[in-house]
Amino acid sequence: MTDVLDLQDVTIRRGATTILEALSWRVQEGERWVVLGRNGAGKTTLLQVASGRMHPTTGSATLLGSRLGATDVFELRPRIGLASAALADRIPSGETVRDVVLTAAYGVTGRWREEYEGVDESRASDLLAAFGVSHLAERWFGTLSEGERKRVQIARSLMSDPELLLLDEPAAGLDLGGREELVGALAELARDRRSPALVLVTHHVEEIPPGFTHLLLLRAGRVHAAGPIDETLTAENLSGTFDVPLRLDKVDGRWAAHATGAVAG
Ligand SMILES: Nc1ncnc2c1ncn2[C@@H]1O[C@H](COP(=O)(O)OP(=O)(O)OP(=O)(O)O)[C@@H](O)[C@H]1O
Repeated sequence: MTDVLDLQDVTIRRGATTILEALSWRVQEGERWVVLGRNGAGKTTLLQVASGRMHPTTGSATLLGSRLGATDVFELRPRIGLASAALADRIPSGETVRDVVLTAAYGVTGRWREEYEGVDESRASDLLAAFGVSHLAERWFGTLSEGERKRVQIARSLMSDPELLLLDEPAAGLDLGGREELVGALAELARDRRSPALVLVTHHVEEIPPGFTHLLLLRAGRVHAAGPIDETLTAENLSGTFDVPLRLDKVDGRWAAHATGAVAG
């Protein structure tokens, strides 16, 4: 299998702060990774490196076979999908949902002079349908609910047919029904062999969709544990990552965690 992402000894420093430290991580074609870690552990920073938006201070980052620093990131970026709250904030609220997805074919927001081809139009329609938001195609992005926005963002991040898709907390801010719909859509994406390699950053094991294969636990900018999810997602590893004694359960392919010291009632 081919490496989609290969980080070797990556350290990111900003002033006196070390955000990521000697981090090594490989993602291969077909893998579906979950990244978990406390607030401030470095998850978003890791996605910045993995998407070619941040260069390591030291160490090497090879994305889709091209080493950062020795490649044109503007050619690389369209091959890596990224959906994050920060990117969503840049989408003009007066843009139609169809155009939000369509413009991703050119890595821009705001429809302006681009000539779209029929093939792009039909791909955008297919993606809107796949994420259950076809009926919103002509609505302004700014008028959508949080759950609808998240699904449109993921559709957008798939528009350029990326080889790697990075999702930064896609379920944040969703109610229970919205979260479950999103988890279902991501489980379907994970199952589809045509899907790109996936990396999902989340805060909650309850949000891990069935079909995700690997787990990276990040603690204070370092890898606490990484590997196949069934071996790596243990109560001990999770407790060590979050510094809380946790009990972990798995029911019907889904995980749940709670503190062992919690008192009911
Ligand atoms: N430019 C910077 N200068 C100094 N510190 C920074 C800078 N950017 C990020 N940090 C710090 O690095 C740490 C990791 O940030 P990051 O956003 O990657 O964490 P995270 O795991 O995504 O957190 P959260 O779960 O809260 O979203 C945080 O403590 C943050 O304050």
